[in-house]
Amino acid sequence: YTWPSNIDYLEGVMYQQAGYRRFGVIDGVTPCSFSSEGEGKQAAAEWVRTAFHDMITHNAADGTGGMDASIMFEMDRPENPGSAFNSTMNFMINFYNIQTSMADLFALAVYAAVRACGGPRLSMRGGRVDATGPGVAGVPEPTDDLETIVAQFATAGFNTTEMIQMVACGHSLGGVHGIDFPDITGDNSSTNFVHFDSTFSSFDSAIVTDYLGGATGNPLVVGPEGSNSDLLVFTADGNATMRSISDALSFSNTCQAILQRMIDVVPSSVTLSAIIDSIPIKPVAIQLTFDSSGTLAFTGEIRVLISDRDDTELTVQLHYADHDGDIPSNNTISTAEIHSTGYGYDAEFKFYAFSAAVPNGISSFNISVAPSSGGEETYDNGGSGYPIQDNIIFLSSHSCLVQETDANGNWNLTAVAAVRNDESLTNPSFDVVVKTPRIGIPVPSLAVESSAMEVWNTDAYKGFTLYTGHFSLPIYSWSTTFDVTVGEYSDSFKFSTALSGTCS
Ligand code: HEM
Repeated sequence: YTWPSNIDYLEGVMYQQAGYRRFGVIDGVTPCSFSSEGEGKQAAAEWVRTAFHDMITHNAADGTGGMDASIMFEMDRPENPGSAFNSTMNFMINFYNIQTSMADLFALAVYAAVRACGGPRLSMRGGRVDATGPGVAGVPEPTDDLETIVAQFATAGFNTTEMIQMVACGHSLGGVHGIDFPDITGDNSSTNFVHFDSTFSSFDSAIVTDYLGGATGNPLVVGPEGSNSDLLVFTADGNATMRSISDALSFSNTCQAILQRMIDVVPSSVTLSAIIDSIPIKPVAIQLTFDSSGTLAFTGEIRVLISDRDDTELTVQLHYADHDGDIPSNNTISTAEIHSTGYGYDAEFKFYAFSAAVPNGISSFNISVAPSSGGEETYDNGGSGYPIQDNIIFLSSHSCLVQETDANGNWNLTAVAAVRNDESLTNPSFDVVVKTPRIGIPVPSLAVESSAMEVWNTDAYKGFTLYTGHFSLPIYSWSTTFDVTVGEYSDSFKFSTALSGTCS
């Protein structure tokens, strides 16, 4: 891993669940039985089912389909009944942006849901690409015969044993809704929800042991003949696979492996990233700006993984090189610990804030971490330091999102950027990600719209010219991201939601 990376946001969403700088994905599935939509729904189960329905239409032979969020275009198909898919996407949309596809968020949803329910830890990779239209049909239905179901799994690249494993693992959570399957549950009321096993809010082997013990209430086993696909699947090899995963440990290990494979099924055109581990040292909220005396200032925080450290009393410093790559006489920037940690299931972090004048600019920095018990570690981002460009600087203090409708019925987004006075740095642009709603589809399309910025002020800050960019932003798109760019340099991934409502 080197910083910055296009998995930075996803890594944060995965590991920073609670506390300082929380993203809070797990709030949607905590506790495991929870649904924000009330009785008769279970978000953790819906998240797992959504990923399965998206994935299973993969064609391993021609490399199409898989985890590509094409389900968003396929919800009117008889094979995709229920509100689970919409609910999942409506929650995950909070984390959806130009760096993070809905398909990656589906994979993350399985990680979070299984974990929230006490199941095994899955690994996350990033890089899934969202489909732009529907894919082929082919999700198994409870009324299908075994031959059809086996063939659908085989097309997706899973043999009969793997099919049995995947179904048993998935149906450890949740159940069947009477409103969608009244013929199976025998009750079409909106709160009717018949669970697959006796511990629907725990990711465990009760789905297997209830079944092998002859005590199952699983409606896809004991339901009306002709709609009991779990019975057909589980008996496909005479219960051999079910018997092999009946103890807690083999169930957990098997599900870890098969669900990992499930979330990593992607079209052959997609290359997944390496496994996203929690990054030991990560710069966050990095921003150049000008201080009150008009001097260039470097601000931000260093996030330090403390889960695997014995000594977490740390002195964290930055050591930087100026704009030209020279080391200034005092090039050390000290930090102050923020007295609140951030954490998730698999990581805990401390954050160290800094703000320092860098009069001659900055091109890169290294980070030193000194535990109170002694020793000093140096982090140089794989050798060349953490890179920073100081040619174009977004100035949030002068930028704003005015929430008054303009002639187009839109809001006005204004960005101010300081561009270094240099003849090679001309014509900066304001690049806004515009979200466009699509009828009947819960996920908007994203498109970058670039417009020219104009000179606004030439003498506010020595050595820089201020440019301003205005964008008539559809209100639907009020929560978005944007960049300011000049030539090959960009100050990017700024959140509109962080802007003031008035311009100064
Ligand atoms: C033969 C293959 C399968 C069939 C025919 C099937 C069928 C069904 C049906 C009819 C429901 C009830 C949906 C509802 O009422 O909301 C359901 C729920 C569910 N399925 Fe499957 N399923 C299959 C395989 C899988 C697999 C492989 C997974 C995941 C690994 C999975 C995960 C789930 C989950 C978590 C639920 C509960 C959803 C909720 O409670 O909202 N299913 N399945």
